[in-house]
Amino acid sequence: MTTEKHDTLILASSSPRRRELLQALGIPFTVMTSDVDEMTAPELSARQVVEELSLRKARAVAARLTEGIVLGSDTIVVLDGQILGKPIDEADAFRMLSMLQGREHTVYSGVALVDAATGRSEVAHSHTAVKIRPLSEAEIKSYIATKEPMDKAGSYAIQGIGATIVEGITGDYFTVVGLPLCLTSKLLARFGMPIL
Ligand SMILES: Cc1cn([C@H]2C[C@H](O)[C@@H](COP(=O)(O)OP(=O)(O)OP(=O)(O)O)O2)c(=O)[nH]c1=O
Repeated sequence: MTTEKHDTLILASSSPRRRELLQALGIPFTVMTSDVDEMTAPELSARQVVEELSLRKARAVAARLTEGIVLGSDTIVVLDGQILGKPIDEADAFRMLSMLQGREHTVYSGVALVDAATGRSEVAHSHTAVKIRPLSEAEIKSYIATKEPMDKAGSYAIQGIGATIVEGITGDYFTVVGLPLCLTSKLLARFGMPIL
């Protein structure tokens, strides 16, 4: 019997955070980007939105390949049932941080794997509660001036200067940064790519 080589892993993401997090698992992968990003579907729950977007990102890249396991992911911030994605400008970042300050919200991250050769797919999500400390207008403006909030869901980065505004979390840290690693490793194992 011949032993086949593992499929190549392809990360369907332009996010430097996702690249760094996946690198931490120690498996080789290549990066390809897709155009899929936001979607407006008020009838979908937060869980459905991140799972659907993760799948769309993975499928868009898988469609350009004949083989390989493609990983797509998506992250959103949810407060009072309202989805906060990436800010469109500084005023939008100010609006989001004003809403989030002094309160707890939930971050949802989806992970999808698609086998480009067969079309087989699996998708899952995880969520983490995050408490942001009370912030003055001056503090919010000062944080936005660092530019860090501008490409992050909810307009903050827990892994950066944003760590100084996070009072605590309940759940998986990596779900907040943008790629739930425990969940990702479980899905990879199901596609014959165990990490351990
Ligand atoms: C809440 C939070 C989000 N984020 C980031 C993770 C994601 O990159 C981004 C959410 O946007 P996404 O649309 O999930 O991802 P992306 O557009 O950056 O990358 P791609 O679609 O190509 O995979 O917010 C942080 O880096 N830190 C945080 O604390």
